[in-house]
Amino acid sequence: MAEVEIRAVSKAFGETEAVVDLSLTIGDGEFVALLGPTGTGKTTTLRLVAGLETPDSGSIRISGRDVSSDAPADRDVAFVFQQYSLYPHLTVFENMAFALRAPTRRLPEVEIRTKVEEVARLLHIESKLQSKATQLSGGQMQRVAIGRALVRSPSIYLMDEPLSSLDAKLRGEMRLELKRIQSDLGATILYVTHDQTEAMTMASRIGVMEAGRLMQIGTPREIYENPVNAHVAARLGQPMINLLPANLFAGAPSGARTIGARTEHLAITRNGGDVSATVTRVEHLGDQSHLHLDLRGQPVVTLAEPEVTLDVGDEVSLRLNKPLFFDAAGKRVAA
Ligand SMILES: Nc1ncnc2c1ncn2[C@@H]1O[C@H](COP(=O)(O)OP(=O)(O)OP(=O)(O)O)[C@@H](O)[C@H]1O
Repeated sequence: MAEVEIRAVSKAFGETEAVVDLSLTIGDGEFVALLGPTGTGKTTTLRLVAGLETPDSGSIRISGRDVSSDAPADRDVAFVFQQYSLYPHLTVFENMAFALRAPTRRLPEVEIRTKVEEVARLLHIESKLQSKATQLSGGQMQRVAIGRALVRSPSIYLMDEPLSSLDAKLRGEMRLELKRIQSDLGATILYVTHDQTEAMTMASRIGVMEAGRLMQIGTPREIYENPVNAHVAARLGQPMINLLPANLFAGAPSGARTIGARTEHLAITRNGGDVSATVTRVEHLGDQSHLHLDLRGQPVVTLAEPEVTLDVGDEVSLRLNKPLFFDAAGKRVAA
């Protein structure tokens, strides 16, 4: 494993600036997730590190060595794609061993077998080694795809939404397993997702991207509690942060145009708050409920206790508790 450094890298496709002046260092053994909406340059960043794209400017270093002009095969990276591109006519064993059979490697067969079996155990697919790839379920196929990368012990694993084609239950299981494996192996991972739960639960640091730029990088907690702007604030948190005109409540600092209010920033009472709102919907989700409110024409969504007794049409009263503030450009304003 190794440190990977992306230095001031930019990449445009014609008029589209896919990645703009991006700098990011992924420490040895670190799990960094790039989070952002579609089309913000996450995949392009991975492809630049892998050598599948060439930067217009800037450089990429792996273990201190400038690899910017190296071919993908010479960079010692392993890529796991969203779609598990397995060889259907080969067995699971052969699919995983494939990466180790490159002519330049010349690994003895016994070593290949040991490595494949070890990784298969890690991924709980050891009983499937002799099955054809086509005989597997989606979850098993994705494990094989991840296994193919893991057998190689590269400097860095580049993973592009590897769990997005799995159903919710499998995704939850694989999230835990991937994190366990990463910790056990001390693997360095750069991981692309637009699933905030994946980023929050697996990453040591999250990089939030927007329109080709890295807006902020920090621990999940830093990004959640201390977002630099409204874009970043809206990336984490379920339900999404409520962005409300600052003049709806008294006491906003000067320069603030928008209040960012998450559930924990909103106290809801029957009366006695600062501003009244009307309940427009109560969504019962089992372990929790989403309370939808109309606050002088502004929609507000917040979490409520599952046993909430409020009904559509009820009047409630809101009070803010240390919310976030943003200026006209969406930049954070100190409270
Ligand atoms: N080969 C290409 N040719 C032209 N435009 C491209 C190419 N690859 C990416 N782009 C454009 O660059 C921008 C960034 O794309 P990229 O795939 O990196 O985004 P992303 O954040 O990974 O999105 P998603 O979450 O949908 O995968 C997009 O506007 C995309 O259309």
